[in-house]
Amino acid sequence: MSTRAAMTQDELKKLVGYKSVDDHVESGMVVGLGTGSTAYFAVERVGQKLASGELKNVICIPTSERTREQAESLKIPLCTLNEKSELDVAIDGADEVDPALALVKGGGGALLREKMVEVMAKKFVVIVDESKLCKGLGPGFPLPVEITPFCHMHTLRTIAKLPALAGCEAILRMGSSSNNKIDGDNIAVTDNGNYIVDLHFKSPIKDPVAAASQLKNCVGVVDHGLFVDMAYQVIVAGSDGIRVAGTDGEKPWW
Ligand SMILES: O=C(CO)[C@H](O)[C@H](O)COP(=O)(O)O
Repeated sequence: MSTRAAMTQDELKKLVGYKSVDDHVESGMVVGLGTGSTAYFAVERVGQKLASGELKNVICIPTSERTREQAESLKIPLCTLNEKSELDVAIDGADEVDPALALVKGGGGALLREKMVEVMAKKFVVIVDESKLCKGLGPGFPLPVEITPFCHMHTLRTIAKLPALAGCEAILRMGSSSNNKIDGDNIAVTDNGNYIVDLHFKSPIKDPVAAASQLKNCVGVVDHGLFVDMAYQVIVAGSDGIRVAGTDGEKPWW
């Protein structure tokens, strides 16, 4: 019989957040800092290690205004992709992870900056608790799509008709359902001044690569929350402890 008390979801998030930094961040690195309640702990750990002197000369690129504020409060040196385009590592959470390590991201509305930063990292390390693991992307968490405010309802309808997204229900994100800012009509507004459409699926997206490509080709879409072929490693915390999938880790087991 296990004597270990069950950990809360926050404790699991802290475990993977801290491990990602302990395993992957070294002095002198350029580091992408993700957004969300799991990435929060990775940012906290970077701040702790810089303050104690265990890490030196680390410069970080935040993926949202929220993360920038947290990092600044911890005195973490920051820059943008304008100053440094090559990152040693980026660390972020995810909303869903499938066995091919494809992700749904953007629950917090930061998907555009996350993708811009994370695609430039030599290693993109994903940190999740086991509730995020899924057999197929889609039904467990709505897929966010960032769109321009101009004629947003037209873009929403166009997205809902894309063949690779057949059967989805497209819902414009309102202010109360995210951490984003809110405009006069109560619509959620991203850090980039755009809107978000959340795509709700009853069954898994059959071909995430086709879905990603069709979304990207849709005029009015800025970017989407499908992160395919980007994760180097996924660090998972669950009732059995921490397991690592991907490069330098196990084959995905879920
Ligand atoms: O993509 C994201 C924000 O845009 C987050 O990484 C994702 O929503 C997971 O967040 P959390 O760790 O709070 O569950």
